[in-house]
Amino acid sequence: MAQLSDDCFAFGGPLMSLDAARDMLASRLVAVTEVERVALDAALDRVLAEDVVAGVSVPPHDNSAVDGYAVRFEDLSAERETVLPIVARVAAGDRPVERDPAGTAVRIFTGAPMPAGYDTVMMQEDCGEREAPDGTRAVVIRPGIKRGANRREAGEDVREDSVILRAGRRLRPQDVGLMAAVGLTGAAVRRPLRVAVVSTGNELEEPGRPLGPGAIYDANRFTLSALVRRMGGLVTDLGILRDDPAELRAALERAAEGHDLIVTTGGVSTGEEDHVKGAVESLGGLHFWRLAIKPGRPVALGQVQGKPFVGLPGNPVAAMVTFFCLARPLIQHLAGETVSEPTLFRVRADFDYRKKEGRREFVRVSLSPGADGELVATKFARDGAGVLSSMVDSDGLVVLPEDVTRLERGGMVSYMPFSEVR
Ligand SMILES: Nc1nc2c(c(=O)[nH]1)N[C@H]1C(S)=C(S)[C@@H](COP(=O)(O)OP(=O)(O)OC[C@H]3O[C@@H](n4cnc5c(N)ncnc54)[C@H](O)[C@@H]3O)O[C@H]1N2
Ligand code: MOO
Repeated sequence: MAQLSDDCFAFGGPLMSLDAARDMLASRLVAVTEVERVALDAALDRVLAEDVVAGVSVPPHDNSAVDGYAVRFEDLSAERETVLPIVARVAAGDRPVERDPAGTAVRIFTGAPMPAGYDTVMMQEDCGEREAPDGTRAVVIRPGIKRGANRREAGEDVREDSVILRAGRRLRPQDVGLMAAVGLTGAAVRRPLRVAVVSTGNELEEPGRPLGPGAIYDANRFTLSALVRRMGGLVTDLGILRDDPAELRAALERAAEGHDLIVTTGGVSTGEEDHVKGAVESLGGLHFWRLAIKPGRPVALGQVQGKPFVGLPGNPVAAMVTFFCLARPLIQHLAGETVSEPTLFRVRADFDYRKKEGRREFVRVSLSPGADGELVATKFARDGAGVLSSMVDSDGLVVLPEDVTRLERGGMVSYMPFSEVR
């Protein structure tokens, strides 16, 4: 269970670095999801609960990589053509041929088991076949082939008893295929994390309803629910909660039942109308973090009746960026998934930028091809943490580290595509 004790980074205190926040999550959170078995056709995108060990080698037997002729390398002349009688034929799925290999060739096809004693396969395009006066056929081989050519060795893909997939991996199509390749029919996976998603704020209106004075439509609940689902979570949409202490308290208490995590958006800054923090505090414990990032400084973490709680800021871009930075690893820990660092790519910036030292900044950019095949990042024109269309019109985020204070146009920067955090 989440144990987020001692708030040494209370509001007004120093900003907390993202690395420190993530280290804290790593040291205090464990997987809360039980293990279940699923068939392979239901395993995609699930988190493996146990290492997977291969019970057989792949391929199980030496076999031919091409259509051609299996020969013994030692029978081939290095200077002249070699002519060898064709004494057998073996296709994929046939039992291995067993006979004395000396001075002979076997007609063989891709995937067919190598006959015992033969070590090399001539591709059919590289040799000829001729008929002898007695009606038998022979293969004519030009010099130049290497020993062992076109032979695939048993176990060259997977060795029997080796670990092919590690616990904590979210299964990709090729992972499911590899389990099938070693003869498995299913996998031990974690049950999906059950996540309650809530928006808070008196100004929020449900899409589809008329918009009253001072109201805006709730966007974050939909963005965050979609992000959680992309991570394999089972979302319960708990709707919009008003900035009312009693209502918030009752709803959060209900949300704690039957969920592994509660995610809220809005109401975590300092305002008098921000009641989420108080409600969480009264139901468990709250630890408010001011992260040294931009956008997305205020984040609340805590427990509601023993269940982990993460309160993301209300500004839609800040909600997404804090999700990527903090909620994402938090969900991975709870779901039993290995926490993955997004891969950053080096791209050229076509903008100047000034920033404060000590803060990691995420700049919304779109990518386009530049000279010499390199990629150029163009900054979205508006910076506001409330401009959600900036995320729609961007391809990803340029990540400017804490120690950087200025970026000159043309400099190389680290770029995180949205596909890395989905
Ligand atoms: N005095 C201070 N004011 C603010 C600070 C601060 O440090 N001192 N921090 C600012 C920052 S940074 C952010 S981010 C926001 C975070 O505030 P809250 O999490 O309390 O969010 P709200 O005040 O509820 O809303 C902020 C903004 O976002 C809109 N919003 C909220 N929820 C949604 C939603 N579900 N869908 C779309 N838009 C939403 C809301 O209407 C506000 O405009 O606080 C700053 N203030
Ligand atoms: O979290 Mo706030 O968005 O930095 O404006």
